Amino acid sequence: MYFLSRLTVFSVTEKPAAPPRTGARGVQVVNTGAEHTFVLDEEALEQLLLQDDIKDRAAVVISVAGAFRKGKSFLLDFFLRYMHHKYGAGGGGGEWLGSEDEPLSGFSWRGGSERDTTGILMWSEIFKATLETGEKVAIILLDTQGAFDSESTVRECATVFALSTMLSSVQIYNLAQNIQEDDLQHLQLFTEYGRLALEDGGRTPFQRLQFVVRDWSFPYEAPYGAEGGQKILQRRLKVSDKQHPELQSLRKHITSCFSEIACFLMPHPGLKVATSPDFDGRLSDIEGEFKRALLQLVPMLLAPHNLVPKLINGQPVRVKDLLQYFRSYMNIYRGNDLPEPKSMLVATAEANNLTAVAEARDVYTTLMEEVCGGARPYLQAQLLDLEHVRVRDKALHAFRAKRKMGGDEFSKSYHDQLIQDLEEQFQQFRAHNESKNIFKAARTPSVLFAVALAFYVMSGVLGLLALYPLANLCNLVMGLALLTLALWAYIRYSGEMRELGVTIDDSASWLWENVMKPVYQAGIEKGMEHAAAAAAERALGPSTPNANGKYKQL
Ligand SMILES: Nc1nc2c(ncn2[C@@H]2O[C@H](COP(=O)(O)OP(=O)(O)OP(=O)(O)O)[C@@H](O)[C@H]2O)c(=O)[nH]1
Ligand SMILES: [Mg+2]
Repeated sequence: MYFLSRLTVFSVTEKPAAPPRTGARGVQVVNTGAEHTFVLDEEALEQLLLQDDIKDRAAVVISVAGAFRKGKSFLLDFFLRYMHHKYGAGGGGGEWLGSEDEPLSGFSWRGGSERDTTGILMWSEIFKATLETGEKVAIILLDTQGAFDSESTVRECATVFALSTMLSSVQIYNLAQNIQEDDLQHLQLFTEYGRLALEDGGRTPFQRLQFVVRDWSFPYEAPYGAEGGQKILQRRLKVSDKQHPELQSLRKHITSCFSEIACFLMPHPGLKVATSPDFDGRLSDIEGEFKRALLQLVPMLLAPHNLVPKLINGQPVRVKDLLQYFRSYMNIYRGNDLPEPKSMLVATAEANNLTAVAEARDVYTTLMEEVCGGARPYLQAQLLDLEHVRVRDKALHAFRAKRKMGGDEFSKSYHDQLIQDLEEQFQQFRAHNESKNIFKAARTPSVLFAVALAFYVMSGVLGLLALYPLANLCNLVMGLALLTLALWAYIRYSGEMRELGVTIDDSASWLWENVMKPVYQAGIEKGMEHAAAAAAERALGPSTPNANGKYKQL
């Protein structure tokens, strides 16, 4: 598909800048790429937008978007008929809808249940028009890939819809039969995806939104056309205090995104259009009611006094500027900055799992606070480890017990993440617990004091032996140790020079671990040996000398 569209584009770039009407076609400007991505065909776009006669005109961009297989391309081809008639060589007199037996051509459309249009297509003829104000504009038509076909991800559907909404001045939201709540929900999701990319500029981000409801079957409730459409739209977008806040916020969101919203109710075009495999679009096969509706709808959007020039940040956009906007917007959607739009189930399952993770984390924190929180005294390290395992199991049980959408497989990654989080939290509890061990806290001053004391004694002994240089050296070390002790106390008290404090602590720990502890342990072992020997002696009853110097049995 991608290669095919590349070929199409190649043949277009071969053509002269202003293609004659006969060779006009829908040019694939956004292609579907590998792994559900979209690729901009800049070369094709340049060929279309940089034509000398239109590049400096203000752009009017009309796009049709909505679910797949709902007659979007078909409708656009009637737009083309109008455009050729009104803005083409003919000059606009007489009947624009065409003759009864002329097959409908233009953007590719067809019957059947499988999707047809992919990516975004731009009509190769860009029509010139003059507004009532005298401003000269160029009209660009965009056809878009239908949403919700079985090959596209939610992200793809959202991207196409958002891109076409961002780039158009009139976005036509093509719906079948009615405006349903899920249609509004999708509109909200897709426009939010667009608004996110635009980085809120404080203005209404998009211009005109035109709902077109196809196959409207209740003309007795609301008549076909714009008036009936307005009636239905008002009902659907009405915000009232009685509504659930969720429904209210959806409606507020949609109305805040567009500067103008309208709706048009189209009648059913007849069974031939909907079901005949041989239908080629000729008017004779289409119901009169549908044709009458077209005669109202199309000029309502495309007549010179109804054209809406494209504005971005309140500024008119020239045709050549659109090229840069296409590039920038495509880049935003290609990057990883935007969150991934999800299907409703995935988003809900994610929210469920995240809530369960948060609750489990709370269980862990609360129980561990009881064991070794701020006000609790120091707990022996091994006991703390055991408590951690017990509390962690409780927290994991709380996570598993919570009902979540998405199933076990979905929640596995959250489960794993939770275990990792709890381990990290445990490290913090452990460090906090260690800091409560006053013996560890007193290690540095004890070591420094012991060093000072040892060197004081040594200097005394060396002085007795008249080894004065060595004695002086010992005095010096003692002085240094005392100075360091004073410095350490100052650092602890004032909180200044903390790096130096850490170095002193580390050095004291090193001295303790490598010098003092081995000596101390050796001493303890000696003492233990001695005590054990004495105890053994007492147990086995060795004799102790009596007053006569003789040993007496105890
Ligand atoms: N019921 C009904 N069918 C229509 C209407 N308009 C067009 N069709 C038929 O719908 C079929 C699909 O038309 P397309 O224009 O290709 O539809 P599309 O929305 O562009 O489809 P994708 O490109 O696949 O997204 C054709 O067989 C048309 O004859 C309409 O208003 N009502
Ligand atoms: Mg189509």
